[in-house]
Amino acid sequence: MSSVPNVVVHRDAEVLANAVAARIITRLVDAQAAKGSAHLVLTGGTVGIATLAAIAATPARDAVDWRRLDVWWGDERFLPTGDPERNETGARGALLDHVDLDPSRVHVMLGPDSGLSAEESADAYATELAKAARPEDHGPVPSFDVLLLGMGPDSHVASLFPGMPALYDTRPVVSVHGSPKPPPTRISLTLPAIQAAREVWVVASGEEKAGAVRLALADSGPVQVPAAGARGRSRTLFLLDRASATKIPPGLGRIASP
Ligand SMILES: O=C(O)[C@H](O)[C@@H](O)[C@H](O)[C@H](O)COP(=O)(O)O
Repeated sequence: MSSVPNVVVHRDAEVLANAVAARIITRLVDAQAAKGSAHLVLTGGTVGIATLAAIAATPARDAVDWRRLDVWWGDERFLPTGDPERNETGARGALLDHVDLDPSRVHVMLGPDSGLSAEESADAYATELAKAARPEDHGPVPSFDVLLLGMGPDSHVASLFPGMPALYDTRPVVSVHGSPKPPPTRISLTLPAIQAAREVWVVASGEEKAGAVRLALADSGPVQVPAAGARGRSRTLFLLDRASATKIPPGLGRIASP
């Protein structure tokens, strides 16, 4: 069962990143209070990284027990550790290196320096996800408390690009070759893994995303509009700025920032 998206529209990209940061902190604190731990899936992209930097910059970050947080990625560029283009590198610089995480709970998607091929790296990630899944979870991945997704102007999320084979794959993690967004080789969660999350938050800013937002909120097919498949089991949020919300049907978006 997937949830109908709720839309919240913020004034601009800066307010959006700070508002998503505050929302993440609150969600993680609540999850840890309820369950003793939490699972957070990160995304690459400008809004994704800006959100992490906003978390790092707020004193409220200390309300999160970082030692009891499992950090995952929705996708990763298949590049060596430390490469500036890796989503992991951006996340570490923006937040992860500034909080007291348990390194064993930071689950990176391995790059070529591991000696693994992209396919083997995807399989290794699937194994790590399965190990973290519990009987009450919905399948071979944990019930992620928050799964963040940036979205491209073509409505791709993670590294799931319109019409590409990964959108037909039923495995939880796949390698992607020929990505239209460089670099060409990536590792990505698939829609079944994304849809196992308790909450899926799609974050987007800028006029160039407005068309994709409209399609993603409509009943579009997820093969042509991958963001239309970005739905959480209990909650789906589209967290936007005004520029990316210009084409959504009236009545859907709530302007959260005056
Ligand atoms: O590895 C990646 O490139 C991201 O995971 C990708 O899915 C990104 O989130 C979107 O392309 C949005 O990126 P922007 O916010 O920079 O437009």
